[in-house]
Amino acid sequence: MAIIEMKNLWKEYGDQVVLERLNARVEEGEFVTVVGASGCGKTTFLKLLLGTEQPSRGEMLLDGAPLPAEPDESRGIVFQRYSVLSHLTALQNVMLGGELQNSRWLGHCVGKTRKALQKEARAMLDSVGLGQAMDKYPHELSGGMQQRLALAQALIKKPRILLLDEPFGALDPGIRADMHQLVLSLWKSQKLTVFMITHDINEGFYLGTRLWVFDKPRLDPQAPGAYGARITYDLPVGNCEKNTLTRINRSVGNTSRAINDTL
Ligand SMILES: Nc1ncnc2c1ncn2[C@@H]1O[C@H](COP(=O)(O)OP(=O)(O)OP(=O)(O)O)[C@@H](O)[C@H]1O
Repeated sequence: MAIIEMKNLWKEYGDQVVLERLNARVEEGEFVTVVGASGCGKTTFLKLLLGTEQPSRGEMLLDGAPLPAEPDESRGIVFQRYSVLSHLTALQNVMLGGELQNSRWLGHCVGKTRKALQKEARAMLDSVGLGQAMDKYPHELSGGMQQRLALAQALIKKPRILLLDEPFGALDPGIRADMHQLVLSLWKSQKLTVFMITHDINEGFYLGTRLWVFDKPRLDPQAPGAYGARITYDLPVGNCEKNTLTRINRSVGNTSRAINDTL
């Protein structure tokens, strides 16, 4: 059974259709990278997967049942920035999810529960390469280290699905390459199913096992919100013809320009 399945999924905000007629099945363990014109609904799609937004029509299924209407520990998310809390140390940031889960009213744990949580958080920080920076605050960490911390925070609750919204967009190329290796190794070791948005189609091809292009096949300049984006390409990576990349770049570029012209 597919871990995620979309059946005729639509998302509208008032008169604006953002996503329309999405149909796809994703098996456990796939790494889906998502590219598309700016503003065409990629983050909205991740929010539907996370459960902070609900479909306007159609279904989003998790293990064949409607996806829970609120975020839970089955899905973890990392944004491009601001995923971590500035007033907590790296260790406290990673422990936070567990503390809130175990002690909803107090907001922090004590005794054995706290010790166990601390041990788990330390191991998670070690696994993302932050073993030496546990007591530092986010502003004392580099951009790459902050994203490592955000990954540790997202993974501490052992999600089956990891959602990444341009997590490396703000990083320098060298640091990005390190982060690619980290994400690939976490994906394999933790047997994750990953959905990752990127603006960089080469990154999408390099990291993913499957690449989705979100694009608007129909665009009315007089009514920019009339039509939504669809999955216009669904490519098993490593198995597509030579000119596909050029074609995707061209069509996404055209949509970007058209969306910007209508703003
Ligand atoms: N809560 C909301 N209420 C109303 N409109 C929204 C809301 N969230 C997103 N939108 C609109 O939905 C459209 C898609 O936004 P979204 O952030 O999903 O695009 P995106 O593809 O992720 O863009 P980018 O690549 O620039 O991050 C935009 O026109 C945006 O203004």
